[in-house]
Amino acid sequence: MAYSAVVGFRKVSALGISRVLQADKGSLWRFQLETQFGEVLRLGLLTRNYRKNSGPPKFDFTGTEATSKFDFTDLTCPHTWYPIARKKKRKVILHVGPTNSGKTYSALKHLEKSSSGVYCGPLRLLAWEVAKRLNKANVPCDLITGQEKELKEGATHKAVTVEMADVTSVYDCAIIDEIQMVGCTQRGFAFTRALLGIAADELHLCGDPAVVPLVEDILKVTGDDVEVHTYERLSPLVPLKEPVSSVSSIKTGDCLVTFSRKDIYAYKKIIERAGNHFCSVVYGSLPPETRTTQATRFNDETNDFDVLVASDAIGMGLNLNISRIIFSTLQKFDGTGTRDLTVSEIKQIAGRAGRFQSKFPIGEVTCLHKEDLPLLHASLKSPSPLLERAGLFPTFDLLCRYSLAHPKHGLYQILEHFVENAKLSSNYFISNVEDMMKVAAIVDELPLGLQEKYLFVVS
Ligand SMILES: Nc1ncnc2c1ncn2[C@@H]1O[C@H](COP(=O)(O)OP(=O)(O)OP(=O)(O)O)[C@@H](O)[C@H]1O
Repeated sequence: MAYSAVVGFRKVSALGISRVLQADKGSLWRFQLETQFGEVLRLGLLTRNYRKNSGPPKFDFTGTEATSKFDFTDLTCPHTWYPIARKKKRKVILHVGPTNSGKTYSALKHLEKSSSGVYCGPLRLLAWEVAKRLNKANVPCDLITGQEKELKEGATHKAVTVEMADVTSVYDCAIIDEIQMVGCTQRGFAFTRALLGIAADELHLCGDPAVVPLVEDILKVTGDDVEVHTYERLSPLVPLKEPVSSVSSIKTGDCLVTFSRKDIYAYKKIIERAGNHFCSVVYGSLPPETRTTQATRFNDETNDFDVLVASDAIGMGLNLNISRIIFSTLQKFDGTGTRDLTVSEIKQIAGRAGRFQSKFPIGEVTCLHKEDLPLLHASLKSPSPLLERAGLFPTFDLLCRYSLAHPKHGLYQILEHFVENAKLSSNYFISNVEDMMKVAAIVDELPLGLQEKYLFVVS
């Protein structure tokens, strides 16, 4: 079967999963390049590092007998996986503080002035916002996400979603936004990969102060210089004492936050039926163009869509014209069960109200239900708990080596082996690969190479 027919665009629905798998030539090229670089540099560096770490070499690249002695599951030195970054003594600047304190703004100023650079964000909309901003400032910037690629002629900069970060290029300046997401059980590994692997002279990390000790500890072994810059909120955020108990109290600039698509559309209908407002909607699984259109429409004062109904997809870094955040609930279903929102999640989402220099410089936050108010108020007052560990996932290079030694194993079996046997240092946990393993089970049935399968699984 032609490669493009298999890899170009595929909707998979088996094992109860329905997910669009998409890859483009660019991202495959990047993975190939990463592997080729990895291949050359790995020969030198892995040998050196493993020799250095453990006396006699564990891994001889010349024979299967020696290969079988190599401990593939030893993930205790992930900083050694990124030889290009390790050649640099990076200046790492942590910009930390509450939401809406200008952390990203300051980091972007450095990126804008740099001769080459990359912005890595947790959301497609954030990458899009940064690409737009840099292009407007005459800094040609590509936009690369898991779903799209918009290349600008002569681009010196890239704005990407963090999974797309390229660890084989060298940059003057790089930003990783919402760096506290290293602790995310699903996506943390992509932030860790960017943190350890981006080869930039200056690396700016923006996020919650709760991440500082962990990042400092992780970077002790990289030889980078680390500075911490602390920020204060630029405009007030006021927790209200009263809930919004009736639809007639909804007003222009309100954002109602709820966590299921069904509820988003149900609330939209209720609000619009009352006759005073039209609603834009934003949630994670909306197609990227639609999400952008909806967010832009809400921000545009000249149209009637003056209320937003959204999921926690708005919770990170987005600059929307929100005056008041209204939580419909402080619980969400996270794939396995319903749980309370964490302090950090509540603060992130609430922080979307009253953005500095927006139409509503004073933000308000409340709930639909009175009984949720004590938890909301307590969370907004508390510091986020310190992060203790960052997510990790083996690189393609490691999986490939394991596969060479176990040629009959499909990707599912390989992942299973890593999850069960991985040896980690105390700063890391193995990312939750349940979803990846479901995809691996499907792509194992397809006539694809390990590299394409890996791409599907991590994208
Ligand atoms: N010095 C400044 N001059 C003008 N606008 C600023 C300045 N600092 C921040 N802003 C604006 O204030 C808003 C919030 O800033 P920014 O997004 O950098 O905050 P943040 O701390 O990164 O927030 P979050 O953690 O919520 O992402 C943005 O619209 C930004 O453009």
